[in-house]
Order: sequence, then structure tokens, then C-alpha cells
Amino acid sequence: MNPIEGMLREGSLKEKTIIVTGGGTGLGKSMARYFLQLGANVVICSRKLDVLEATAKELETETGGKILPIACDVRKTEQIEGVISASIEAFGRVDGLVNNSAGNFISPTEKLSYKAVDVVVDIVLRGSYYFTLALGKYWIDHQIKGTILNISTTYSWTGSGWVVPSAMAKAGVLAMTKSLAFEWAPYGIRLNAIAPGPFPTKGAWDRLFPEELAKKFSFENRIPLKRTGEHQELANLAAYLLSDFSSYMTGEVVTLDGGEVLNGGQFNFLKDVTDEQWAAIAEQIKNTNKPSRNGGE
Ligand SMILES: CCCCC/C=C/C(=O)SCCNC(=O)CCNC(=O)[C@H](O)C(C)(C)COP(=O)(O)OP(=O)(O)OC[C@H]1O[C@@H](n2cnc3c(N)ncnc32)[C@H](O)[C@@H]1OP(=O)(O)O
Ligand SMILES: NC(=O)C1=CN([C@@H]2O[C@H](COP(=O)(O)OP(=O)(O)OC[C@H]3O[C@@H](n4cnc5c(N)ncnc54)[C@H](OP(=O)(O)O)[C@@H]3O)[C@@H](O)[C@H]2O)C=CC1
Repeated sequence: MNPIEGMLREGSLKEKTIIVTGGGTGLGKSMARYFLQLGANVVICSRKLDVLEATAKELETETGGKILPIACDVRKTEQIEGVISASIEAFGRVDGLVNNSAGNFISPTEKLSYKAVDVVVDIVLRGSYYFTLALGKYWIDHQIKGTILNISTTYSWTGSGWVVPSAMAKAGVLAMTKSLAFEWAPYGIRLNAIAPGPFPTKGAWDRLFPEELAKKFSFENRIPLKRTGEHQELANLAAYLLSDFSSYMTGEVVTLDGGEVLNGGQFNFLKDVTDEQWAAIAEQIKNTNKPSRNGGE
């Protein structure tokens, strides 16, 4: 496969300031990089300031863009408000938000403590609605037509065992996306979501595919397009959804998973049938049709 290139033209996010939660690592970092390349000012925030500062330095050098790292636990409203004021102070206003921060790990649900459930739900759901609410109030007060992108998952609607707190929280984020897309449309505020399939990141792989499992889990068998996602593919879609090119799109969730979610199709088990078996099956089915065609039983 050829390397995936940036999709939007130069300057597509010029004069926009975008906050990316969890922007110091993984997919958040890749989105931040591309937004900077497209001319946006970017604010990255999460708990670990040292990680954010190292990312900011790296991306500033690489892109020549303006990036502000700020420590913020998305479960704390006063810290969220601090990020918004610091962003306005640095860049004049805020135009976009990516709710990307998350906590997740696999576990049999009955083995979880109450705190273990809370920690995931609070980062994902509470963090996303706190940030959304704080920015929404600011945008409505200042008549800014802001845009929110929520990073969801495909199990927001299929459900999934062994990641139940994450599934509950991501489903809530999806409900918020669609509900507020309608309610805030009169203000020109748009909300959309991306449901990614597997995109290799250290954060996700350490907690969801630890070595023991990774050996057994075959992405090639599971994903119809037979590969995991490239970060630039997700960054391209994210940039489009935050840009004015998508200004007629709101309340949408775009799946980007190589077809993984389609595994639930009822007859998909037929993928293992050989050509020989197909020939025999076709013959059998045709034979059962014959009597009825001749008017018999
Ligand atoms: C390929 C398909 C992908 C599917 C979709 C992917 C979704 C993703 O979200 S991937 C992103 C993953 N990235 C992260 O999770 C990054 C941030 N995560 C963390 O910092 C930790 O994993 C955290 C969520 C556990 C939070 O860390 P921290 O605040 O330090 O919390 P504690 O370590 O104090 O733990 C709190 C609570 O949770 C219990 N716990 C932690 N890990 C496990 C585990 N593996 N199994 C069971 N329980 C766990 C821990 O014991 C604590 O509970 P108590 O013991 O009752 O105090
Ligand atoms: N990678 C994948 O295959 C998939 C990922 N996703 C989603 O993509 C997004 C990014 O995940 P990914 O890049 O893989 O994983 P990462 O672990 O790299 O990203 C998660 C980020 O969340 C931040 N974070 C965690 N807790 C908090 C908190 N309390 N307050 C603020 N920030 C916090 C972390 O920073 P810090 O530790 O500094 O706080 C980290 O930067 C997530 O929403 C995830 O659910 C969805 C489907 C598939």
C-alpha cells in the first residue's frame, strides 16, 4: 500500500483554534500534527504535562505551527475552564474541540471494582460532556459556530463484552453527539463522531491487546480489508469533520474500521466456504428448486 497522504489542501484549518484532549499521545497526537500542518492553532491537554510538552516541542519543530500544551484532567470542570481561558488568551478564540481522551482496559466485568468502572466512565463520558458543555456555553454566548468531534468506537452501538465501562461511556458520548447536534444546530454548532476500528497505539495495545492476547488475535482474519488503520487516515477524516468543508454535516458518526464491524453479518461465516463447496451447494439448491418449477411438491 502507498503511504497515506494528507487529504485536505494547505490552509484548510487556517485561523481555527482546535483543542485536542489526550493530544500528547496516540491518535490525538496524530490529529494534532495534521491540524497544525493545515494551519490551525492547536491546544493539547491531558494529565501528564511532561508528555504534552515533549509532543508540543516535537510537533512545533516538525510543522512550524503554534501548539499550546496544558495539563488538564477532563474529570475536573475547573481545569477544563482553565484550558478554555488559556486557549482564548493565547489565540483569541476557540473554534473546535476533539473529545479524544479515554481510559480503557479489558477485564471480565464481574472482576471490576466500582472504582475501576468509575475511572473509565468518568474519563470518557463525564470528560466529554464537561468539555462539550463548557465550550458550548462559550460558543453560544459569543455567537461562535464551533465544531465538536467525538472519538467513539464501533461497540458504541454493537456493545462488547470485556470492555463494558468503555462501551457504556462511548454509547453515552454518541447519544450526546446526536442529541446536541439537533439542539445546538440553530447556533450553528456542529457535532460529529468517528468510530475507529483498530489503529495501533501504545495506549490501546498495552491495555487491550497485551502480549498474551496479541499472539492469538488475528487482525487479518477479523478485518475484511486485512489491515489495521493508518493514523493519517483517521487524521484526514478528523480534519475534514472540523473544517468548513463538512459544514452541512452534523450528528453523524463515521465508521473507519476496514469493515471490522460488519463481522456481525448473519451469513458472514460463509467466508470460509471453498469454491468446490460452493459448486456443490449451488447444485443442491438448484435441485430443491426443480420440483416447484415443474408444478410438483
Ligand atoms: C482495537 C479496538 C479498540 C477499541 C476501542 C479503544 C478504546 C480506547 O479507549 S483505547 C485508549 C486506551 N488508553 C488509555 O486507557 C489511556 C489512559 N488509561 C489509564 O490511565 C489507565 O488505564 C486507567 C484508565 C486505569 C486510569 O489510570 P489511573 O487513574 O491511574 O487509575 P488506577 O490505576 O488507580 O485504577 C483505577 C481503578 O481501576 C482498576 N484497574 C486498573 N486497571 C485494571 C485492570 N486491567 N483490570 C481490572 N481493574 C483495573 C484499579 O485496580 C483501580 O481500582 P481499585 O483497585 O478499586 O482502586
Ligand atoms: N487505538 C485504537 O485502536 C482506538 C482508539 N479509539 C479511541 O481513540 C482515542 C485515542 O486513543 P489512543 O490514541 O489509542 O490511546 P492513548 O492512550 O494514546 O490516548 C488516550 C489519551 O487520553 C488521555 N487521558 C487519559 N485520562 C485522562 C484524563 N483523566 N484527563 C485528560 N486526558 C486523559 C491520555 O493522556 P494522559 O495519560 O496524559 O492523561 C492519552 O493521551 C480514544 O478516545 C480511544 O477510545 C477508539 C477506537 C480504536
